[in-house]
Amino acid sequence: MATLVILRHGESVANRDNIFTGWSDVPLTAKGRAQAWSAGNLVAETGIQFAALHTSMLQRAIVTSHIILEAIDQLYLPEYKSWRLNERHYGALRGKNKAAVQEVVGVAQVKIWRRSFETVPPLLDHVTQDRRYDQFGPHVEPLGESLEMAYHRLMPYWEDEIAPRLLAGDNQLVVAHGSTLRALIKYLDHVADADISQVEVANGEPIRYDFDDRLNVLRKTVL
Ligand SMILES: O=C(O)[C@H](O)COP(=O)(O)O
Repeated sequence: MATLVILRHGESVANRDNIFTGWSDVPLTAKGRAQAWSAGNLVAETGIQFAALHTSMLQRAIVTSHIILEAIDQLYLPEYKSWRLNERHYGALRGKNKAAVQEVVGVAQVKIWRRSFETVPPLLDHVTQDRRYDQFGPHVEPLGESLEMAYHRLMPYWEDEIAPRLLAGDNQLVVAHGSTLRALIKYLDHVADADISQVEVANGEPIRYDFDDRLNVLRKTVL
C-alpha cells in the first residue's frame, strides 16, 4: 500500500569527466542540478506525499535530494543519511579515467569491473578513512567493493530503515547512486547475479515502486 521512489543523483563532475568515483565526494555539474530539478518535477506530478528521505553521505546524492525536495515542496521531510547508501567503492580505480584504464587493460576487463556482480576491483593498499565515517567505527570505509559487497552492506539499511516504514504505509524517497540502486533493484526485481550486468540506472531518472501491504511489488514505473 506504500510507494517507494528511487533516484540516482544528477551528473557529477566525475560523471562528466568519465572518472571512476565510488566514495570520492564530488559535486554536481550545472547539468546535474538541472537533471535533479527535472526529476523533481516528474516526482511532483505524481502527487506522492513522502514520509522520509534517505540518502548517502556523499554530496552528489545529498544535493540532488535537496533539489528534489524543493521541487516537490517537501523540504520539511525528515532526512536520513547513511554510508550504506554510498556508491560502491571503486578501490584503486578511484580517480582514474575509465577510457584511459580501458586502453591499458581492455574493454572486457573494464566492463567486468564495472558491471559484474562478484568481481572485486583492484583494492587500495591502505585506506585513510574520511572523518565523516568515524562515528560508525574505525573501518567503515572499505579498500574497494564488488557490487555483491555493496549489496550486502546495503541490505541491512533496507531491512532496518526503509522496509519497515513502507510496511507501515509510509511512502519513502531514496536518492542514491548507480551501484547501490542496481543492488536494490536486484533485490526488488529478483534479478539473477548473471543478469545484473544488463541493469543500468541513469542520472536523474526516478523509478517508482508501488507495493502491496506485504511489500510485494505491484507495479514498477520509470517516471
Ligand atoms: O562511481 C562511479 O564511477 C559512478 O558513479 C558509477 O560508475 P559505473 O557506471 O562504472 O558503475
